[in-house]
Amino acid sequence: MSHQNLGSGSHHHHQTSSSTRCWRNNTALFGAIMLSIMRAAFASNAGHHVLGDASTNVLSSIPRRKRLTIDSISENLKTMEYAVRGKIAIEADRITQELHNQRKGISTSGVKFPFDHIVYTNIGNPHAVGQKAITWPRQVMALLQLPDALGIDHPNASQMFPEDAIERARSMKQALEGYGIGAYTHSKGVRQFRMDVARFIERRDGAEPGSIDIENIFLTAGASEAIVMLMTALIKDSSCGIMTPIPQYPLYSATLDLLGGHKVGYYLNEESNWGLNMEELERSLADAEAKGINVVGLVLINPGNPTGQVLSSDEVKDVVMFCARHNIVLLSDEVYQENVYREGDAFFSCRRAADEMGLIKEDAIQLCSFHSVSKGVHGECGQRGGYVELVGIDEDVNEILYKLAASKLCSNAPGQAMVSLMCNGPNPGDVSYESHVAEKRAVFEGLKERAMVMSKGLDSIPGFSCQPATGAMYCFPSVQLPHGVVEASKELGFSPDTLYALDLLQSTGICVVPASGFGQKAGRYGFRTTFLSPESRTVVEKIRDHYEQFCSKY
Ligand SMILES: Cc1ncc(COP(=O)(O)O)c(C=O)c1O
Repeated sequence: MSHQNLGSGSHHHHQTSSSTRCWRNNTALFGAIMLSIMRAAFASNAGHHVLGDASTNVLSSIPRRKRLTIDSISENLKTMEYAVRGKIAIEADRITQELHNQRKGISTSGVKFPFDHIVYTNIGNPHAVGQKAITWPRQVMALLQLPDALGIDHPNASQMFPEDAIERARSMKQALEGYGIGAYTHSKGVRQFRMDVARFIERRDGAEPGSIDIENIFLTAGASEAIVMLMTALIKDSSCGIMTPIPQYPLYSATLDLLGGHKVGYYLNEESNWGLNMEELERSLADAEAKGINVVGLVLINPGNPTGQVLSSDEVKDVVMFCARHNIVLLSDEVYQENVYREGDAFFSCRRAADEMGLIKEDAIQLCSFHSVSKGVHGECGQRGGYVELVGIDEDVNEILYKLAASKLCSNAPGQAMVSLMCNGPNPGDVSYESHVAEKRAVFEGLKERAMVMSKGLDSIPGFSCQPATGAMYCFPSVQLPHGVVEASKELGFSPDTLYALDLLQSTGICVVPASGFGQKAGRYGFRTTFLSPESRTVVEKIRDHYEQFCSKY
């Protein structure tokens, strides 16, 4: 309808006779069209409720096909697997809800479970299984969240908070450019917090103070965000692939699925406590290249997840040199760097290895190292704090990564603050120093003890074999499964260790992750469990008893 037709007054009246005729004709035509649309709609929507008002006409002409369906959704997203929150974890959540309903008396299922709660050992989430937050960082975080008048400037602040927490919060608030924690930050993260990271790495690796440029550090929402960022940049097209350990932390395989890159697996050697074998790295690379895959990156997870091993400095140097020689970007996942339990072992970073071999000075290595507040002794998974440090990455690539970070504005400021506090705790002489160190030590000792109890305990079960967990937060035993299980699982359409894990869950309430979710040699079966839960000792005994019953059932 033209603008003129909407007008009123003499111009409109002047046209009356011809336009009325035309309108009548149009009305008749319009009516006929609408009638036929309605008939058609009624026929195709037989059984649907048809409203009696005019809007029905429009509504009924709208197609009832969904644009977003399971068939139209991204194929990559659909095939992406993420075992840690897979079938078993979903069933565990369902049982938790059912137990809750039973306690409230609102369950009608009549199902009885031989346990009253689920022990979640499926995910490295320490606070979810009872670990308490370390006090001092939380005091500073609380002051960062509070308005100044109720926190750092409150007349009674020093009765509620230690002096060093107040001082630190004050300086962090200044670093947040005076806006505080509620404002967007620099897209790479708050400058002073990045400085805390830089000085932390220098101290850790014995690097020259001031040698790390904060422009090469990005603060991210957990290490996960940084990992996905780098992988997004690396996978240029579907010919690209990234070498990942088998078994591996499934974020890597999931992200490769999503980005449409190739998963180029290299096997860790279970017999030598999940050690690295350089021949295996060469084999994996050669096989991939023979298939026409453009291998652009290699993931190293040290200490290992799900395997819990800690690499020696020589092993780390070998991998770094391998990547330098083959011009491959090294993605070094070092989120468990504080979790090293065996006397004589020490965490040795890829950066340090590259530095000691002169590769950094020569600009002969491209390295991205990831760290997180989720693990170590803080275990602050929910704060979502992490970082990546880039070494030997071209400036124009850095700028593109900065653009990517900027497109998401910034990572969460509390997470950034937590990274700063992890990297720069209270100093010797500060009022909180002694208690802070003591709290961290207590958490560490607990982890260390449970690592031993659990890996030794699992290894002692006939039919099980478990390498010592010398690092990280996991045991990854192999479990011999009766032939009947293999047959039964085939019929059910899932892996034998999924069937085992499901039975374990339903019989004992213990939630583990089937080993197949991380990748393993054909014919090997097992699972991953964390040793975070204070119930770890009883967990082992329950697993032992259940395994006997499970085997006799099949
Ligand atoms: C090896 C490894 N890398 C990265 C992450 C991600 O940690 P976040 O994103 O919480 O920092 C995890 C979490 O479990 C992990 O095990």
